[in-house]
Amino acid sequence: MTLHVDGVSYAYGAKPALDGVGFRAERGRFTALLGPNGAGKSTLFGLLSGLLTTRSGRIEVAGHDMARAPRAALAAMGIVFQQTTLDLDLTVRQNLRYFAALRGLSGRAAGPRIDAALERLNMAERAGEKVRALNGGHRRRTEIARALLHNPQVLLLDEPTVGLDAAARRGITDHVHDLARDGMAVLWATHLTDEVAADDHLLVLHRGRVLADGPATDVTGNRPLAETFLTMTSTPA
Ligand SMILES: Nc1ncnc2c1ncn2[C@@H]1O[C@H](COP(=O)(O)OP(=O)(O)OP(=O)(O)O)[C@@H](O)[C@H]1O
Repeated sequence: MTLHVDGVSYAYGAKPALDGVGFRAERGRFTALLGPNGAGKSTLFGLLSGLLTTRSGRIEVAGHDMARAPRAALAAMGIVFQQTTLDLDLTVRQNLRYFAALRGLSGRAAGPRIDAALERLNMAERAGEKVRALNGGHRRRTEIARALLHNPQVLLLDEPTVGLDAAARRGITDHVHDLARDGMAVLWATHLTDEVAADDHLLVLHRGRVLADGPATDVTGNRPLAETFLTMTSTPA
């Protein structure tokens, strides 16, 4: 079960933001979508999450066409946006409970799912704490746990480590790699080359186009990724 994107284009008025973007994010794989500022990552996430729509191209999630069956497509996805959307005055558990209700999960069904999701992100001990009292890394973990509640097959994360220190960044990156190892299709947008592991699948997006698509080691050859990325994105697309 995967995310398929084919020939997707999008423009803000006359200004193109995505130009014929196509790729696959497969089950059990961590797919890193690496692009500098303005590459089109947020626009792509807007289309994948149904906030934006386009007539050019096709997005399919776990076999459901985003244009024809958006509810089924969205139900198969967990999404972590760049900006946090937690209620700071609720506890971790209350935030998850609220979201579970929005997703149509009854209290009885939600409880075990919440416990499992918090456990998975090493957040079980903090379930009763107010989000306001958590550091940035733990807030992010809470958001990722929340995105897993409805057992999605595809997990999308838009620059989820923005504003975190190095240790928290590493923790979150490692946790999400584990989720991919456990069988999820993960699409992780970033502009930071050190978040990409050698065995990740790598997409390089620049000026709305996919410039590279393959195992990270194939894309970089023997060179450091940071160097490859700078070379690719410093020349006009
Ligand atoms: N609402 C908008 N109206 C007009 N142009 C926009 C709008 N949102 C984004 N753009 C433009 O579309 C292009 C892609 O932007 P997008 O935000 O998708 O890139 P990004 O890779 O997410 O960048 P960042 O890392 O800075 O968020 C950029 O040239 C940007 O200026």
